[in-house]
Amino acid sequence: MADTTYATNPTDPTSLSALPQRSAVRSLLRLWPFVRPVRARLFTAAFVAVVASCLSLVIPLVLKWLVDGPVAAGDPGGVWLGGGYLLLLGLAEALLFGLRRWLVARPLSGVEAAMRAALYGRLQRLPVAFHDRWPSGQLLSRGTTDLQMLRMFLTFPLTFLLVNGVTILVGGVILVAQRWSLGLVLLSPLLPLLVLCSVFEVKYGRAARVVQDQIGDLTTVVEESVLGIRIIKGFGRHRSQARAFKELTGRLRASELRKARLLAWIWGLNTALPECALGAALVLGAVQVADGALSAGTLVAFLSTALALRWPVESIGFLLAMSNEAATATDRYFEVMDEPEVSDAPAADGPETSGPAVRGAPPAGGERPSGDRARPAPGGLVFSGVAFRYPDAPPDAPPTLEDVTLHIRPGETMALVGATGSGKTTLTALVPRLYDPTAGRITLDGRELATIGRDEVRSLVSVAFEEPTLFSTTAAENVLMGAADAQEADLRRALRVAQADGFVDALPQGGATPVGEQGLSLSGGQRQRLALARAVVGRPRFLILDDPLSALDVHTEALVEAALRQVLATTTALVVAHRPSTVLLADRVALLSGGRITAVGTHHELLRDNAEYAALMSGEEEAAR
Ligand SMILES: Nc1ncnc2c1ncn2[C@@H]1O[C@H](COP(=O)(O)OP(=O)(O)OP(=O)(O)O)[C@@H](O)[C@H]1O
Repeated sequence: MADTTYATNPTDPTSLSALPQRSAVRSLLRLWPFVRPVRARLFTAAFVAVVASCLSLVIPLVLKWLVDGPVAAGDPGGVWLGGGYLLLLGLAEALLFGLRRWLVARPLSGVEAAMRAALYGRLQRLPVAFHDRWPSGQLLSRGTTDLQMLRMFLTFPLTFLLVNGVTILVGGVILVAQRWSLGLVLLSPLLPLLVLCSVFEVKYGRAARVVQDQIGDLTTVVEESVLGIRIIKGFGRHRSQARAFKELTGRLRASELRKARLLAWIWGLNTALPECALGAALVLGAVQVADGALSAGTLVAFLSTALALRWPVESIGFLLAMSNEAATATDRYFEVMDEPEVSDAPAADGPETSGPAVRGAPPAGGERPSGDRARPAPGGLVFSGVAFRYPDAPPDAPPTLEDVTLHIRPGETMALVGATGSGKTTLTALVPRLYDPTAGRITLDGRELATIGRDEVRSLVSVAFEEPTLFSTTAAENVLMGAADAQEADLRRALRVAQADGFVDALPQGGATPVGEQGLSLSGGQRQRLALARAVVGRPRFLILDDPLSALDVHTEALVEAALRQVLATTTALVVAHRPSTVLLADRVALLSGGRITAVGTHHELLRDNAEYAALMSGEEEAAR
């Protein structure tokens, strides 16, 4: 096995080159709908912070009064009074900054929670095709680190860019008013700094995007490694896996260092240039005091004001950096939020629908077999001229399904047989509308599938996939997920049908036993039986089973089959089957070959008349004999 290497997929929807570059301000303005409900608090907090910061500029004026007045006159009472004023000003500043924190802390964590809930809701509604395309780590990092960055931005940089701006402006006016020549010397670095900051913003924005995408890739790798730990250990791949992981973290580190270098560069300039100007003003001021052209108090006040402006100027670099990271996080968040979601409502005018049925997307076309609309569709499950192509399939690849026409009569069980990769799972995924056909139509008891809302479709159709996915909750809750209103009696019946009652009752807390992440504390066969129970718990009108017995031992398979026969007798079912024992559950068999249904008949008819079918079944047949 070759060493695993991780690289950002060039067709990855999140890759940087595929994305339009927006200005940071335009990106951040998109947060307004989430911030709007807390705007009053946010504006009040910003106002309080501006007042607090401006208070700090009053301190040098008190100092000037103190030096030129009581200190010069040798008045101890005046000095104590001045000290008292300074103390009060300092206290007021601290209290106001504290009040600001208190005002924003709760509402902003609410904004973060609302954005997270909106993202989660959107992820639930987005079509399966979206999840096929997007790596899970990229979604996870958007819901965690990106949202944390946004909360940080709303808490600090958003307010302090304003506060610092106002403070620099007011401080600048005070400086110029005190001594315009010294003021101009001190403010001279402002213009070059503004230019440097705008260059920095562009460069840092790009670097931040790379880092945040790499964090997404890293999250994907960590998630895969944790979920696939058995394979990694089983194949002794932990060393090569660790090497590949190290390579990825190395790349992330290099990108982080680039960010740090940019930050150091702007921080250095933001500190050095004002310090040089301050030094020049100090020398100039001292000369003027020596010449008697300037009072010592004015120079002290001037220098204290300049020192009070030091932090607002120095911090602009990292506030801009945080704002850029927040703008990137906003872009990444809205890349998901802007994806067209699946409409749960029935289509107004029937299908001819596109790949994943998406709100606002035009139909991708596809011919409906002529005359279909005029003729009332028969009962059961009917595929008429159905074609399907995965949205991310290469344009020159043939469609996965082409002109599939098949009628499963009401109450009938149809087995679907075909070589691996022939499109069986794809065909079954069309019935619960995980994807919509690119052409043709599907009807359920005469009703066109695309005209039935997704919620209703999912109450009519139940599915058990080949890969039995369970959730980290109890065994019973995993089964009850199959029907909204199922009772204890339904649960018992479903467990019995799936031959799962025995092992579930034997669990330490019976059905109330947690099954672990993805149900991994259970065996493959146990998971499959719970998934089967979940499919049948709601007594669905239509049942879709994708090779539901593949992980069972021969004895359990026979028991599950016997119970399934009873369920299948009351539903219309499509069962993907790889072996004769499963095929024999069905009334008839359809053979899927090259994306088309090439033969339909009973198992024995097809065995006799169809060489491909006979070949597919032969290995198992011999084993069974
Ligand atoms: N999400 C997807 N995006 C693009 N192509 C896909 C996707 N899922 C499946 N395919 C392709 O569609 C084809 C049919 O796959 P499908 O899973 O339906 O086959 P199958 O008959 O169920 O196979 P098996 O018997 O091995 O389970 C395969 O060529 C597969 O590579």
